[in-house]
Amino acid sequence: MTPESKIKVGVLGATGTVGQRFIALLAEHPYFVLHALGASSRSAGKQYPQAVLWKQTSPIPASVRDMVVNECKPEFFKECSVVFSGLDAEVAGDIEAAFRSAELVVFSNAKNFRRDPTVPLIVPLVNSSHFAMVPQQRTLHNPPLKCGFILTNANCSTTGVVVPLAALEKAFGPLESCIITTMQAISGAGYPGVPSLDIIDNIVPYISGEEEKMEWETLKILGGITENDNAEKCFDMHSRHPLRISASCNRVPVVEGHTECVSVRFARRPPPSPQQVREALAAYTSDAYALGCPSAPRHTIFVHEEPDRPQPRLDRDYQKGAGVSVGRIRQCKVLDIKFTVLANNVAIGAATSSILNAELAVIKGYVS
Ligand SMILES: NC(=O)C1=CN([C@@H]2O[C@H](COP(=O)(O)OP(=O)(O)OC[C@H]3O[C@@H](n4cnc5c(N)ncnc54)[C@H](OP(=O)(O)O)[C@@H]3O)[C@@H](O)[C@H]2O)C=CC1
Ligand SMILES: N[C@@H](CC(=O)OP(=O)(O)O)C(=O)O
Repeated sequence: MTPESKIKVGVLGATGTVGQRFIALLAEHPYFVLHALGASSRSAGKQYPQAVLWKQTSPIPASVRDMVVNECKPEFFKECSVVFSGLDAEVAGDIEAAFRSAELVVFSNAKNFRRDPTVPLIVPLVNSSHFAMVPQQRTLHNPPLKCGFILTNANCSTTGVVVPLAALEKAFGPLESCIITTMQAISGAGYPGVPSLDIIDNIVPYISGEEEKMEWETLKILGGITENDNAEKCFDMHSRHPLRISASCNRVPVVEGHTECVSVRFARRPPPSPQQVREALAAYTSDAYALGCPSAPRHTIFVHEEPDRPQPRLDRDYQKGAGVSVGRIRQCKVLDIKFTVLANNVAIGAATSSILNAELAVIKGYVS
């Protein structure tokens, strides 16, 4: 695209942890140009550098230094076709719905619409086929929409685990059960997040709502969607996935990168060997990469051979955090196979997923 033909986009929640990532990633993007920023009334009216506590390793991009933060109202984003939302879930629901009604396309990180049967929940390295639900969402909206829709990405821990699960199902058929234990970074709780006195020298074995989200979202993502020619009567296009899944979530003193220990049982007997699993994971390619999304990682899953990897500090920035790392693939004496996953919670677990979804939307013709 030429600079003039790039799609004008806005960021909602532009001052937050995820919002800052959006700004860093969108500062130089081949399809999109940053045009408007939104946050709470505490930030509105201020120039971006005065409104934000910038916590990225790169400086605030020159293109946003003079931009003034607006309230998150569609009237301030009239010239944009797309908004990326890193809004606090307390407010994301009403604000994102208002932007959709105003015919904008909303790519959201917040949990509010993930369970809505008409809203695609897409991990771009896994289920880009769920874009097929967009026309139905537009039709069922009152009044029907021509351009607007909401599309969410998943919870950051869900995102990390569904990538290898999808690769295993593609190679070896359905999974029967899955047990996951997470070790989640502090940045997952936003800024300032977990108090330092709670997390230094400690592990907190509870993250509110996280286990339920992982268990529910995984099934929506891995379940297929069915063709639906009667949207008025049957508006849930999702098929139920039979996987039994149990998650235990923990907060650990790591700044960035969620680590997850995963055990799986396959429906197929005998199950694949650890070596077959290694080869299948390394060979897995996402639609996002195959279709040419500029932000897609070359290696959807990087398979580590070393016995002590992946590790968050060493592996979270590989491929700019856009892929997933898997290691320690071995036999499980209770289920079939166990392994360790690392996903960068603020990159592929959040902003990078939304941007990849937007790139897919452009390539598939849902945004212009
Ligand atoms: N951090 C992570 O790893 C992940 C986060 N998410 C989700 O992404 C979203 C953002 O998370 P995160 O960046 O961590 O959160 P932060 O708390 O860091 O940022 C929240 C943002 O929302 C804005 N905001 C708060 N209240 C309002 C309001 N009333 N009106 C408009 N804007 C408001 C804030 O603006 P202001 O500065 O003006 O207060 C800020 O820009 C959440 O829904 C979260 O659950 C999803 C996956 C991973
Ligand atoms: N709950 C995640 C981050 C998050 O905000 O998740 P969600 O978008 O599902 O609310 C964490 O604490 O690491």
